[in-house]
Amino acid sequence: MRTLDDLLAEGVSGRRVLVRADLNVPLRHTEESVTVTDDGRIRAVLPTIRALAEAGAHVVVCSHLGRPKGAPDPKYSLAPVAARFSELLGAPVAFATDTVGESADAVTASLAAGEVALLENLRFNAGETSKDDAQRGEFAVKLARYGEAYVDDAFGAVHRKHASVYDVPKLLPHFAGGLVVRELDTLSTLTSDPKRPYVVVLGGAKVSDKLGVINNLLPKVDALLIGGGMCFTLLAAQGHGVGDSLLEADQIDTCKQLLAEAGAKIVLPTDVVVAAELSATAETRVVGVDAIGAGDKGLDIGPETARAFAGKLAGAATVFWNGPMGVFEYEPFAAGTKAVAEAVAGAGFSVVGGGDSAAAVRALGVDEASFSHISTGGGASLEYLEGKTLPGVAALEA
Ligand SMILES: Nc1ncnc2c1ncn2[C@@H]1O[C@H](COP(=O)(O)OP(=O)(O)O)[C@@H](O)[C@H]1O
Ligand SMILES: O=C(OP(=O)(O)O)[C@H](O)COP(=O)(O)O
Repeated sequence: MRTLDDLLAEGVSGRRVLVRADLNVPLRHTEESVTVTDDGRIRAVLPTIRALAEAGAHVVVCSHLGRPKGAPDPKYSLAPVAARFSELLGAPVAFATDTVGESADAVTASLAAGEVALLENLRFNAGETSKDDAQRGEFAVKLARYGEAYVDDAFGAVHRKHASVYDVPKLLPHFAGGLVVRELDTLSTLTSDPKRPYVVVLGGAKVSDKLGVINNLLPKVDALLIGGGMCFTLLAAQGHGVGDSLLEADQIDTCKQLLAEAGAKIVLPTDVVVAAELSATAETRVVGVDAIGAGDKGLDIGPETARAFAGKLAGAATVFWNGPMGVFEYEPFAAGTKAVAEAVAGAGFSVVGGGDSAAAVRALGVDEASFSHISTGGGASLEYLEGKTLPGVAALEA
């Protein structure tokens, strides 16, 4: 795989370089403004952007944000991200209000050497995520016009077979950015010969993405602790009522089979924090998992579960954690995530991965330095640990 260093050695002065970044950061929308609530992913890609700009490249950055449905949707605009990006870079970031249209053409054409532009959300275009190779390919051709070379530093998206990570590198000389190289180096230590006990903690909200991961991880780990929105489909498979909690009803049978095969390796919550609604002032109750009421939403693991998870983690030599244990963004549902974050940080070799998980560590005031590695990718790390070929990595290697 050729890297950013190889590209810099070739020389980029006066050349247009298209950089795929993962600027999918959490935002807070109020009536007056939209702000970035955690800028970790922007900071993570700055060294690559700076290196290219300082070497005299015309730097065109592209990224997705959230999951819009293949058409422009102002809620998912990267404009607020461009503003924060510019502050952190300490230089202007020219923002194109479309991804491959008139605005992008004009903004990229007027970039001087050493200047940086950001294109609007890739996922405003159906071609970006299409399963149809031709449709993706067509969009990739339009995007590739903005670079003479392509750098992928979007580690959080390398597990996606999307135009900007999978098809564009087929069209341009392609290089892995410093972040992608560092992430893969660190994660490889978890797959080669992890010190045992090796414990994985899973949570978060991308339930359908991550249920499939469990099966592949089970043979590799000593224990799998599951909280967050993830756990309710498994609890339902055990026969518990889960009220109004996140549930993938069509996955219940798969989960039954999984639980039967996993035995004691899968550890599920014994209690949860529930509320009738998700809000910062919600009235909460702690209930056993056999007592979740019909109108209850399970929004955090309970204190007994947090203690049990911390106990398992205290004895672990290697830990990988992805996905908050609850809706940590609201104070009444943050305690489980904080307890788990602190317990993970205490393990011998500890890796936390995922945009929201990394944001949770910072928001809850857990010392970042106490983790061995904080990865910018949750799903990407998990698929790597499963042993899957990541489309974005395969494209860089080709
Ligand atoms: N019980 C729950 N119900 C609904 N959402 C949850 C629950 N627990 C955690 N979440 C949400 O999961 C989100 C993060 O999920 P995910 O994107 O899978 O994690 P990551 O970005 O770290 O990979 C957070 O915004 C959090 O509020
Ligand atoms: O946030 C991301 O992944 P993560 O939540 O697994 O860390 C990446 O930006 C990928 O986003 P996607 O899962 O919508 O493709």
